Amino acid sequence: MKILSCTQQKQADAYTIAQENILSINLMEKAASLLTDEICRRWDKSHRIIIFAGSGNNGGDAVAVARMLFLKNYTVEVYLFNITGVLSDDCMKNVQRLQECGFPNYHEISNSFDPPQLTKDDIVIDGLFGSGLNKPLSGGFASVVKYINASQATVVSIDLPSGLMGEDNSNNIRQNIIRADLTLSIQLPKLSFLFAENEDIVGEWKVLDIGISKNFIEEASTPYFITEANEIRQLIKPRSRFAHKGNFGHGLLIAGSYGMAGASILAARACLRSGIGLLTVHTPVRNHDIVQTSVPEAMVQNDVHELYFAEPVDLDNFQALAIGPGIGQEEETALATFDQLKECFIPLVLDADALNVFSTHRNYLNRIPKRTILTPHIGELERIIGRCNNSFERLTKAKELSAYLQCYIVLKGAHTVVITPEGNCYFNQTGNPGMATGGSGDVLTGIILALLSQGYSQENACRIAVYVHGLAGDIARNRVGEISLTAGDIIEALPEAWKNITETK
Ligand SMILES: NC(=O)C1=CN([C@@H]2O[C@H](COP(=O)(O)OP(=O)(O)OC[C@H]3O[C@@H](n4cnc5c(N)ncnc54)[C@H](O)[C@@H]3O)[C@@H](O)[C@H]2O)[C@@H](O)CC1
Ligand SMILES: Nc1ncnc2c1ncn2[C@@H]1O[C@H](COP(=O)(O)OP(=O)(O)O)[C@@H](O)[C@H]1O
Ligand SMILES: [K+]
Repeated sequence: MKILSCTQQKQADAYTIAQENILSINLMEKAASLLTDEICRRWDKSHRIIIFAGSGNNGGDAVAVARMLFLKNYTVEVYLFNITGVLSDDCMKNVQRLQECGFPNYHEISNSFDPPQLTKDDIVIDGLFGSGLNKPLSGGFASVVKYINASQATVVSIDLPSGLMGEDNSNNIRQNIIRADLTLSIQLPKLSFLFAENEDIVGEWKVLDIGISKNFIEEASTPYFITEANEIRQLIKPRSRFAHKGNFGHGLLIAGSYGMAGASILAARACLRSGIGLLTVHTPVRNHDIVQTSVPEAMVQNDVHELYFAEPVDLDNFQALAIGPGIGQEEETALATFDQLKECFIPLVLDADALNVFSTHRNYLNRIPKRTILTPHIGELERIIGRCNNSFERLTKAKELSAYLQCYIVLKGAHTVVITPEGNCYFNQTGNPGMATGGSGDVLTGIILALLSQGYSQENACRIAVYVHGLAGDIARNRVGEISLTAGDIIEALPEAWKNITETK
């Protein structure tokens, strides 16, 4: 699914109206009818509905919802803020329609606003500003926002919480943005919904398909996408009936150090559960027995060092390489990692400490082979690129790094994003907070290694792995709950996740 900018959303509305022979007022009516259905499904008539509308089309949507709810016998009050004395055409038409049906509780505010008492049972519909917001809210609007936010009422925002920009909120004023419990987004989600710091502002969000031109959306160019199950399903290659293990590649995992054998075991197990033909784990001498016993399906190759990775490996017999889980931060390990990069002509994943080494050796960044996959969490990324003030800035800088290195970056988090060297960003929707536990990232590295070994392109390996990793996390949550979930549970759920995504739906 694409994510378009607010400007593109406006163009999409205009294109739909012009090309698909639909009047703008009817498009608004469709939006309002879906919004009303959603509200009625969640709240019955015992709740008072207080609607705050602005002078633009977001306000128009809100006023149309007021009429629809009123005609369904809900108790509705409307406060329309018409400070400039100018309403958009469709907003004005909806005010007329509201009055024509004998609506009693309409208040138009041009200067002073006497706010109603809001209680915890009230439902506030926020239709002050939508995609037309052009600067942070201030003055009277900021006061209205603060008053709504201070109330106990449940807040439903139309399209996006008033005051929130669709993409970049770096210069926004957080106190002056509505904090919604539910955001009903028109046609497509907004980029800012996917950022952790906006969780309390956006609340739960849902997209309503009002019938904006599919042609326009298909043609529109955007770097931002949300990956959907059917896309992943189509990327997975079927296995030939005559397949043998040689068809699915031999991967090498350089992982573990003394005291962190677990990371190598988790990554290896996940890798073996994700279709690899053969797996070799390269690990220090002291970890040999534990890896051998814990993952009997894998071959174990000893490093020269007793305790950590200290010497690069000959890669002639491998189709893909992952370095990092649990390798630790010894200087010798860092040097072995850099040497390994020089010799690496096969698809490569760098994770965890194999990324941390670059924070202290930035001049070695240029040694990373093109098309390598880097899998940092926020902390690991910022050790390389420096502290960022917000998610948009972090995403922008990660895109720059990806383009500069010509590498793939899998920036891990609640909505893990796969960033390609061409600048595309694929956000993930699977996964849950139960996965915020040590070792979950090692599992992801193992899955990516398995896919690279099987010949998947870097981009597809990242997108499939991230999706399936989250899906397995969701299955594990159903089994054990978020609190008890461990990285091992994600691995145990991988078979069901792979079955789910490969079975034809
Ligand atoms: N026909 C259409 O175009 C459709 C529009 N829709 C709705 O229309 C919304 C977009 O409508 P508009 O483009 O009218 O934009 P908005 O309703 O978001 O607001 C636009 C008005 O607010 C003013 N404004 C912007 N920032 C401000 C600020 N910081 N302080 C004070 N005033 C400010 C603008 O000058 C303009 O007058 C969408 O979010 C969606 O809810 C939907 O009904 C779908 C159909
Ligand atoms: N709230 C969340 N929702 C979805 N996925 C999450 C959440 N928290 C963590 N994850 C996933 O769990 C993994 C954690 O990886 P990482 O931070 O590298 O852990 P570790 O280093 O302990 O293995 C990432 O893939 C991340 O996307
Ligand atoms: K709004």
